[in-house]
Amino acid sequence: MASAKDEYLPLFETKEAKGRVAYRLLAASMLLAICMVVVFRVKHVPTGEETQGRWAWIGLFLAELWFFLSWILHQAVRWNLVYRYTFKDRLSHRYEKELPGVDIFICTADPKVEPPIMVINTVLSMMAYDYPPEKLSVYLSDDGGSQLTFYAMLEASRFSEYWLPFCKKFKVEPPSPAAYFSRHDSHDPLQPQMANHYNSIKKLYKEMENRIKIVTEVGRAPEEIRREHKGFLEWDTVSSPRDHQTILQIRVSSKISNGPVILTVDCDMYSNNLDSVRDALCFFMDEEKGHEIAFVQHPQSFDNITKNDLYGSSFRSISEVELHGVDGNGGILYLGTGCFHRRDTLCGRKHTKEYKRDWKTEGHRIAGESLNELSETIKDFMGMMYGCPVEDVITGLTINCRGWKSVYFNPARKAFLGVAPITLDQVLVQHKRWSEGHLQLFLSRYCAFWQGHGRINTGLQMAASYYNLWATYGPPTLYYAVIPSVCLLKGIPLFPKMSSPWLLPFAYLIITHSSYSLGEVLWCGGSLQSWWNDKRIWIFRRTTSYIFAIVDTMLKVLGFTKSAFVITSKVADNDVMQRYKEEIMEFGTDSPMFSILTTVALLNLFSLVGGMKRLVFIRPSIDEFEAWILQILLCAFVVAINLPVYQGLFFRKDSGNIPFSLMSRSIVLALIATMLCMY
Ligand SMILES: O=c1ccn([C@@H]2O[C@H](COP(=O)(O)OP(=O)(O)O[C@H]3O[C@H](CO)[C@@H](O)[C@H](O)[C@H]3O)[C@@H](O)[C@H]2O)c(=O)[nH]1
Repeated sequence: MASAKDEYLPLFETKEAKGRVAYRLLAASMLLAICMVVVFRVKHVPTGEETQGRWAWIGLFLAELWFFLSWILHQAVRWNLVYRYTFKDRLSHRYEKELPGVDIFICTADPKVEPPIMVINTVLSMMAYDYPPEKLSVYLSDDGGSQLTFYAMLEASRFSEYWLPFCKKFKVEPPSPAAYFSRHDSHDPLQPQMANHYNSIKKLYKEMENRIKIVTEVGRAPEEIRREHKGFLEWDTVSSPRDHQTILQIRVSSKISNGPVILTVDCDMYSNNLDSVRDALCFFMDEEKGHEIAFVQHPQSFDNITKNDLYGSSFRSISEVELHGVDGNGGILYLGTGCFHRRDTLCGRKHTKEYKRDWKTEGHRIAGESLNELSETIKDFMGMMYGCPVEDVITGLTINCRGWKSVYFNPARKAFLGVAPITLDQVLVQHKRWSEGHLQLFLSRYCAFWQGHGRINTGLQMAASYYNLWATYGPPTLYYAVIPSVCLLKGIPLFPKMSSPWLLPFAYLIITHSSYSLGEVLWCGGSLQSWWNDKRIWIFRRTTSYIFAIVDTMLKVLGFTKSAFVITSKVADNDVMQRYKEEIMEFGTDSPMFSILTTVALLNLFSLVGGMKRLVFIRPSIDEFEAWILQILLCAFVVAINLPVYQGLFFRKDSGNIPFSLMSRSIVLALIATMLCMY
């Protein structure tokens, strides 16, 4: 029985980050510098004959205005960082006997890019949570309706009889067999009584892995297994993976649960922390604040990030800083995976002051709620809001707008680890999908400013919109990467002279922004190189993914296309994987996105050469020299960022280089642009 004192101890606590005053002072000083840049642009618009220069100037000013607007929205994700801590011992002490049922939904869609062996590792890891097994149900939703995945699940259910007791007995972490065996081999200091079990379980796992790989290669389960399990008969009537009846197969538990808590995870995100379910319950079951919390979102973390995070896939600043700032506004974005939900909220329930769940007595029912009320709620079923590439974000925002709070929980030991994209093309396509989905959300009635008006606080509206508008930062970035360089060739200066006091706000913004972001990356455990890689990939995403996201959104609005979900591949061939490990950028295909990258890179290279020629051969006056220096530095920065592109174009012989067709096309395009500027 809980003591009276216990009742008053919270199950979680929230702490505000230190250094907020320092950050706010820095932000205020940057705002001042931004205002000075705006004044400079307005006061110095080129007048007279030079109309080309005037338009370039105005364009640059508009681009800067858009950056400043995004900077203002951005403050909502850094202004008030909060960190969450749970007290699982208090939870066990008070609720061990009344812990609620938890349903875990894992989704998969295509066994070619999401191998069944990976999927079942995720399933097995989820089954191993430190939680009463009769209260934990794991469901796999396979949109691809693959019998190969079904076969792998049968294998997994057999293997689980050995794996789960092993995990429970030795508190195995991570509880994904593949991840566990790849991190520990028999040379590791294992607990003495574990050594025997370890070897036999590993052998069983390897045998199962082998069988699944063979079946995946052959494309069909062995006949004796098909005869043994009537479930396979379902596939006899399937016409295609995209068009099939619902196939429902119950496995270990033999009944369908209806747990009040739901965890949604992607099929590549294995559980890395045995305590995550209990952590989440500390939020939902806290007597004081729990009844207003709808979902608990974990960061998306990955176990295949390279040493210097070649493609910036760890989203270090977003996970370790920004999302804590979003949480400081009373809500968090639902990211689709690694998120625990209160089932009611996914079913469309609005939050009311009276809502209180009595976890101790009512199991799946709400205190004071009649059966009729319950069925009304169910009629209003909302579930996931499909039809947009970021259905998860829309769903989360809508839940927040129904009066619920949501929290971001980022424990030191990450709760889930997934597979980050392995090639540049995948990175850009994934980001296009996200930014396109966010833009569609912003343009729809679910927009945070529209839907959230009077329902969520302004900070949360700004934070959500900051991400929703990602795609719109593309055109100004492309403009900044191209026009100043082109103007360098044409002899049109666009920045203040070195000796002008107007240079100060520009220099201040560049220096503070860069040092702050570098400091943050280092503080979050990154390296100088990973900071540079991160800068590069953001520029690549902005100049390609975002531009395509805008174009596709426009085509969709005009009714020419429909959104398609391109699944991120979780596999790659050996060469590609080896290059990824060595942090060599992977091009390899002739994609339209790469056309933009290579043309911009070459144009800047030509402009830098042209600009240097101007300084060295034409011997300008000191006045002219001063006028060019910032523009040349900008051009040099773009060239430095693009070094892997030049390597891919001219110096690499491997199959991950830039294909000849793409190289020739971009050289021709960049040369034409250069000629047009010079003559
Ligand atoms: O028609 C589909 C397409 C995808 N998926 C699954 O959705 C998950 C995410 O797909 P993935 O290609 O891995 O996309 P990511 O970009 O890695 O996913 C992130 O972004 C998505 C929104 O764009 C969210 O839904 C995901 O939860 C989030 O992890 C995977 O488990 C897929 O199997 C389906 O179940 N059905």
